Amino acid sequence: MFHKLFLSELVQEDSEGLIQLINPEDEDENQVDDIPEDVPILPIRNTVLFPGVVIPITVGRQKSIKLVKKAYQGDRYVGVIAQKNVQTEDPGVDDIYRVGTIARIIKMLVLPDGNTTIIIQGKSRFEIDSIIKEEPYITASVKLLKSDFPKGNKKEIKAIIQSLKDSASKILKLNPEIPQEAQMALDNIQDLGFLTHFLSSNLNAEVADKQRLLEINDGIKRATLLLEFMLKEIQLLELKHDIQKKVHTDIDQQQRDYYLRQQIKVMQDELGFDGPDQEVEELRLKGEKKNWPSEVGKHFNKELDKILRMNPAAAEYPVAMNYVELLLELPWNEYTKDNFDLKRARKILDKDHFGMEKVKERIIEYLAVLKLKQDMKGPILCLYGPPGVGKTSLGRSIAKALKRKYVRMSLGGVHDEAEIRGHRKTYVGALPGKLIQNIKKAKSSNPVFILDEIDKVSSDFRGDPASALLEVLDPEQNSTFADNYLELEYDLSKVLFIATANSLETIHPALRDRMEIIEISGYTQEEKVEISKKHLIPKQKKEHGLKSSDVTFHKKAIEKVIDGYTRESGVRNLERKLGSVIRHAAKSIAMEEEFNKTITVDEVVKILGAEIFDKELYQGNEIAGVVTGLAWTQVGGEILFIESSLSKGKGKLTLSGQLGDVMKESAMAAISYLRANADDLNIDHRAFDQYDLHVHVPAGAVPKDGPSAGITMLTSLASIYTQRKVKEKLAMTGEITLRGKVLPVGGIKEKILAAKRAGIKEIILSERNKRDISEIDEQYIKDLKIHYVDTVDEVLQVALLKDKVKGHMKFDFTDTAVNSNN
Ligand SMILES: Nc1ncnc2c1ncn2[C@@H]1O[C@H](COP(=O)(O)OP(=O)(O)OP(=O)(O)O)[C@@H](O)[C@H]1O
Repeated sequence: MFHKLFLSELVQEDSEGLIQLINPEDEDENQVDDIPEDVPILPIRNTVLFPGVVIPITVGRQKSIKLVKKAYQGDRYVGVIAQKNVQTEDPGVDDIYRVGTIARIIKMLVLPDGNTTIIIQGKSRFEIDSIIKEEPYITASVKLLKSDFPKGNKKEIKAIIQSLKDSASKILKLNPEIPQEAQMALDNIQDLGFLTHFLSSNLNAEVADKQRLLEINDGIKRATLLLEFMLKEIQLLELKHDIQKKVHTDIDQQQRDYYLRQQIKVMQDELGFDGPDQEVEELRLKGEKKNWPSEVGKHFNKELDKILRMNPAAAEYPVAMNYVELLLELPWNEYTKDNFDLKRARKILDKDHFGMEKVKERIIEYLAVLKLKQDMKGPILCLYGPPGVGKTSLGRSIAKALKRKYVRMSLGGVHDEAEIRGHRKTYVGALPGKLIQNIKKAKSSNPVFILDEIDKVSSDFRGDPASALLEVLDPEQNSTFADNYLELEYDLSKVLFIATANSLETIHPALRDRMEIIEISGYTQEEKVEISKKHLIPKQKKEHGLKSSDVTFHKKAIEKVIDGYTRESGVRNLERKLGSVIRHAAKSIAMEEEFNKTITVDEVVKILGAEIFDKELYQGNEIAGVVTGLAWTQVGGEILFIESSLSKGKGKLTLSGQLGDVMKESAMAAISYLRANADDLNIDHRAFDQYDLHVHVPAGAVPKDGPSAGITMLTSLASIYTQRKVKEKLAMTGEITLRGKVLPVGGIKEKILAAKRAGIKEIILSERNKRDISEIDEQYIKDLKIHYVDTVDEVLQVALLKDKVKGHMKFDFTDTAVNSNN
């Protein structure tokens, strides 16, 4: 609003002094008497002329030039009407509105370039009555229109005037480019009619809207509509203003950031720091030296470009920096050269680990295949066995043998896929997955990578880490491993993965399929002594800064540590306990105390305190129904006792000691077998119905399950129903079928070792477990007598003695029989 007109007015005023605000009192639009009835009609394009208002118009159309020239020479009156469409070049009668304003040409200027400008002043609104002629220009007979503006000092009028002026002032303020004179002109206007026309003329509105204003006869209505238009304009201007302000403040912020960056730079220069630009360029140079795939290089440089555009104080800056640094630190196609000298490899394995001949052999075989095939697309090795038997350290030896880098990632308790695959960078504090982190640590693209405790991976709502691992271990897929953080594919196909596990059951079946399982079983006491002498004690001495001659162990002392202070298949606790003893010696040496250089049994007891474990000892065969079984647990073998007892009743069976379902089924199978063969065993049938049977397996707090207690259970029941003694120092393990067959069971080596520890002399095993025994070093089983059996009959023949136990129970069927028959 305003500015177009005012600007042109000012220009005119400055150069020509032509324009002045007409005193509206003199220009009452209703007081025009000398206006002729027939007037030439001058169509105008962009605006609407209102009575009282003075505007300059440039006349370009030949028709119009002719018209104004003629009029200027005559009474100077023209009927000015807006054309409906700005585009129309030669508007006819239908192209113009019907209502316009009679104007007087105040001045006509013909410029040197031929353009004609007229200054006109609106006089009175009119309506075309009829067209007299259309050529050479439209001439019409017109009817003047009266505006109904109430005169005087009425409150209502005052209020409207004030509202119009306030709104106009607001518009002026929001339009700082409008000259201040406009406000002054506004202040001078007192007449509502003129004010309405003046503001309508200057209103920043469509021609059609202005025309609407012009056509309203009722002055108050006209003013009200004008006010409405003005308020709309105010809203629009305020909105525009806000947006501009925001843009301005953003620019301010940018300037502040720039300033801040400059400050940081100056400070860094003073302190001798490199600015971010320089830092980025250095990273770029480092990047050029990387042997990475070209798309990684491109991605890297793009990220650096992004960083250059960032404000170092912004939160995303360190995130972006960390990311490019990861890209740089990751080894891309950086391989160590393999050493496939298998003899040397064997030597290293032998040097680091005592025993485990079979395992070492299989590892060497595995390496031999790798050597011949020259690629890693073989099955993944999985070392499986109880804790502390050297699975992890064997992995390390393999790396050493191959001259590869070694990294280890523990999967115990991993249940979030993101731990393996990483988080997307957009997360706050996102990191790459453990796999990529470890590769970074390895600094080579082909390390030996230990996946420790692969059996402890679980899955929950946060995704399935096992499936991510599947991808890692699949030679077909792992050349394009996708980490969420890295956003780039990484080639894991040259990595030698070795998994370790304590139990096979809990490994995801699909994962298990991909792996070649190598079992590492526990160690015998003799092996543990050797491992202690050759590895654990020298290692501990070294760690405590002792020379090998500073302290020596008596063999019996080592055995004492093994039997009295550890109960395990592996040697982890043993190593710890030996460490304690050696630490004690180290302390004495350091404090120059007297001490015994040879560690004896007494010394061990003195240093380690009272024995923690009693040997699980064989408990004799004086009670009917007590039989020694052999069990396998995750920490190795154990002996267990099955106890049965009978009491008068109705043939009820109770099982206690936290037995699993499979063990319960073994008990049922044993009873069924005994019932079927009662005659052969001289058992009175009534005993099954008139006595309640209770089977208990101590230690009650430890859950027990598995079918391997079958023959033990059966022997216990046979003993209680016959009251016969069980052979002394005998233990057994084997599954039974209802038809009396004995099936082989697992964990034989661990069980044999446990039996030996407990002082057992004879063992009953299924015939088909013979091959497991053949894998055990003969010297460890030479003093054990092993009975291999096929059927339950054979078990009982070996296990049950002819004699009854001392003070054996006498069955009494009379009362109960009578009772039960009632
Ligand atoms: N046969 C062995 N000869 C020499 N040292 C051994 C032998 N077995 C185990 N060790 C030593 O015992 C310690 C424990 O072994 P390690 O940590 O490898 O056990 P692990 O089987 O991986 O156990 P976990 O299943 O708990 O991870 C190591 O210091 C290792 O060197």
